Amino acid sequence: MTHNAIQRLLLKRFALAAGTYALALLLVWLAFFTGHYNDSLAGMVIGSVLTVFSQAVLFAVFYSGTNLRCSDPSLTEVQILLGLSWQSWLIAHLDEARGAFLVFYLLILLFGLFHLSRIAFVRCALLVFFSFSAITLWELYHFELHDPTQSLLQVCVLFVVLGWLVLYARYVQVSRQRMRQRRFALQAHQDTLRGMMRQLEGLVATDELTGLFNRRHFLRLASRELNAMEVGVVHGLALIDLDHFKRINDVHGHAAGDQVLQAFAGVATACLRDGDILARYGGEEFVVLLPDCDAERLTACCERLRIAFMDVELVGLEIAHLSLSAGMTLLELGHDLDHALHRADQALYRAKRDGRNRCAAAWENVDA
Ligand SMILES: Nc1nc2c(ncn2[C@@H]2O[C@H](COP(=O)(O)OP(=O)(O)OP(=O)(O)O)[C@@H](O)[C@H]2O)c(=O)[nH]1
Repeated sequence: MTHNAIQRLLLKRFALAAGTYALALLLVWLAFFTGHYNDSLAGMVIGSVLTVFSQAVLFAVFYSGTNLRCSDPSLTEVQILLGLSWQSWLIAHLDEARGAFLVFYLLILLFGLFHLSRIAFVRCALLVFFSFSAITLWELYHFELHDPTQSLLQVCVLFVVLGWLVLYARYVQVSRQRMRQRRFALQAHQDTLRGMMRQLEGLVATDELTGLFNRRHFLRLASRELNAMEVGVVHGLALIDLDHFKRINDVHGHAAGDQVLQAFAGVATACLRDGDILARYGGEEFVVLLPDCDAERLTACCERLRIAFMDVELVGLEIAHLSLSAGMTLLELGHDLDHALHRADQALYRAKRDGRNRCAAAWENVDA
């Protein structure tokens, strides 16, 4: 979750708590007008103003982001302790109607059920129990209790309900912990799967011997380039075939042939720019797509490659007269990839027919 999303969530939670305060204040005023709240009108007004003020301060803390500097940015314990203090203040001023208002203690504690640590929750529950018991004892001591047995019953009920809440909070915490662990495990599995998918995609797209893209992946990439082509942009396409490769295999062995293919891949990669697409088209044939290119640049690139391959150094191998032939063409917007490959193949055929070790072009149908 992003930083802003967390802050928005905390503000929403604060709004919920503030709404509960508003409702509670309404009920307190109702208790006051029905004669169950023992305080003067001035005391009521001051108490209400202070309650609203305490919420305004909390709002300012959340709104300014000051809460983010605290170890618990949700300020759950602070808010609960504040709520419990106001509630105890309210209880202390109520007559026998306080029994009905006891439920607010539980409402306040419910806010901490999911967010307070176990120790903090027990601390809050103890505060509730001791403050209510203290109020009851104080009134008992001053003979202000109208019905001491009813008050004793209230203390006992509160004790039992608080005990149950503490146990339930523990259960909730353990369940959340377990769910968090499961989520982490699931995330780890997803990461592993994503990594395996990436490896698999790499394997499916790569030629094992040379490490270049394979034909299928080249066709996919070239089609994508063609679809994304803009008006006036031209791409260069070349089919490259190593000359007399069968002879290399026959004379030096298949492993030597493999080494030559790998050497070509290395030389060609070094000759190309980032963004050029080189792939093994099959056997000893390679294909290269040069995006945003013209006839001159394509020819220069293929010639550079041809000359570099002639000088390639093979470790532990002495092969005389290494050479390649290339068939070149250009691709424009609206051109068909298959047709372009066919044109390049015809040009390659001409290069072979005319004596190999050369680059031939098929610019037909292209305005370049
Ligand atoms: N070592 C090795 N040889 C391969 C591989 N794939 C294809 N070949 C061989 O490449 C040779 C291609 O021979 P040809 O198609 O006759 O072509 P060439 O001998 O290069 O003759 P020209 O293309 O006309 O110059 C065949 O002998 C294939 O067995 C490979 O992965 N490794």
